[in-house]
Amino acid sequence: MSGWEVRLSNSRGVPYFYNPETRESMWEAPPGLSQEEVANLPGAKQYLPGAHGGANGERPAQVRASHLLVKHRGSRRPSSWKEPNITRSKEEAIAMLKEYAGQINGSPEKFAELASKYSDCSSHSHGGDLGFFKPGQMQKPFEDATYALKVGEISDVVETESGVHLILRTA
Ligand SMILES: O=C(O)CN(Cc1ccccc1)C(=O)c1nc(-c2ccccc2)[nH]c1C(=O)O
Repeated sequence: MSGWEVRLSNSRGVPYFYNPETRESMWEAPPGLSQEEVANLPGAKQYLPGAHGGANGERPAQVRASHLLVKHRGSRRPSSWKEPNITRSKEEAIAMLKEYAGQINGSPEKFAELASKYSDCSSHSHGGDLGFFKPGQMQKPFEDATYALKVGEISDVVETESGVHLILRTA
């Protein structure tokens, strides 16, 4: 038994590896563990990419996600902590998101880092983490896109009245 387990970072809403015996923690899987050993660590099925909510495909009662929001002049509230008056076009906002997606390259830690810097949502201060939400709590396109993701997956560009988003499902 390696002593390692998978936990979810509360401040960033992304998984990390922790060993209570040695008190070591790391963002990536500890070296020396096979893929199968990682997949069988305590917490892995709940928090690592590829996990999915519930059995036989029903919509789990709640999910957790982080997002990177880029607003544009058509956003319902074209203002944010970063920019009091947002005038960019939707096309420009989408191009920015695609650039960020390339830099993130599937890494939950990189996602949190870029969301902190560039997201126009107040959740930027938590690495984009929105916490848990249930059906009916978020704008429908956002909810549907999140439920369509497996845990650990990042969406394509998702459009809502708030702007355009990248979404990382974390639970
Ligand atoms: O759409 C609006 O009229 C204003 N909003 C809604 C809002 C404003 C503050 C906090 C949370 C939501 C936003 O524009 C907004 N939407 C979001 C949002 C959208 C989808 C999922 C999660 C957050 N964040 C923000 C924000 O400023 O921080």
